[in-house]
Amino acid sequence: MKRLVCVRHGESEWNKENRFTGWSDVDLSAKGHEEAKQAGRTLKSQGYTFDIAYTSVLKRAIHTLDHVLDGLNQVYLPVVKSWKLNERHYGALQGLNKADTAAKYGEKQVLIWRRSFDVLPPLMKEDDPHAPRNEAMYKTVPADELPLGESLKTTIERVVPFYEQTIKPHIEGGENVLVVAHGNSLRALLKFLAHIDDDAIMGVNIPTGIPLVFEFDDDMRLVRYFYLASQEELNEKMAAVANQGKVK
Ligand SMILES: O=C(O)[C@@H](CO)OP(=O)(O)O
Repeated sequence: MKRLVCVRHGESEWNKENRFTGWSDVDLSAKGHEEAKQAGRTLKSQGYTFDIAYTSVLKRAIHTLDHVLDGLNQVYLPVVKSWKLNERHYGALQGLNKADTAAKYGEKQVLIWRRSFDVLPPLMKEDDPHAPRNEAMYKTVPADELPLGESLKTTIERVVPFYEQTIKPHIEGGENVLVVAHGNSLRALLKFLAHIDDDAIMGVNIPTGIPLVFEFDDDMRLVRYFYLASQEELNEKMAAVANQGKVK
């Protein structure tokens, strides 16, 4: 059985404040640090070990991975960081409060922005100092590859090739791979791996800090996938993510 384990970072400061985050490089909240440590303890207690880890270049994911590796006593592991695993870029919505945005534009519009398959958010301006092309951390990436806003569809267009070309060969080779990423970059990967259609993916919300295990047969066909949490905890955490887009 070949295996991939994914973890969404723990709660971030902007998750806590209910703000669209995307590529804004905010850190974990105190609760997020705890969730990340708990993910490490869960994996350790269930006997998981890894050979290589992948994460984004955003600190909420990197710090989550640090906690998970610490919990596993595998801090020595090779870690690859790539912007291709970043959260979906939320364009000009980044920084806005989700409930206030729902009050202004309606919950339906916010749901479309958050969960539709191919609707782009309003784009960030090219000369915005926070546009990735103007930020030092992306200086080695050609500007035309860097987004000003992404839909789930365009997020899939960068996450899936990275998975296929860089991550999958390790799984095929029998290594245990850990990916720590984000709500929407993991939705992109889950949609691809589990063949979830464009409508059904709208209802999928990834909880923070819960390991998601994918098992494949020898031909890399997905056999099953499951979270390492009780159904009750999952329901509660998934509903909390879904409800972020409601008027408060
Ligand atoms: O704001 C974001 O970047 C994401 C993840 O936190 O939010 P959403 O669940 O609204 O896609």
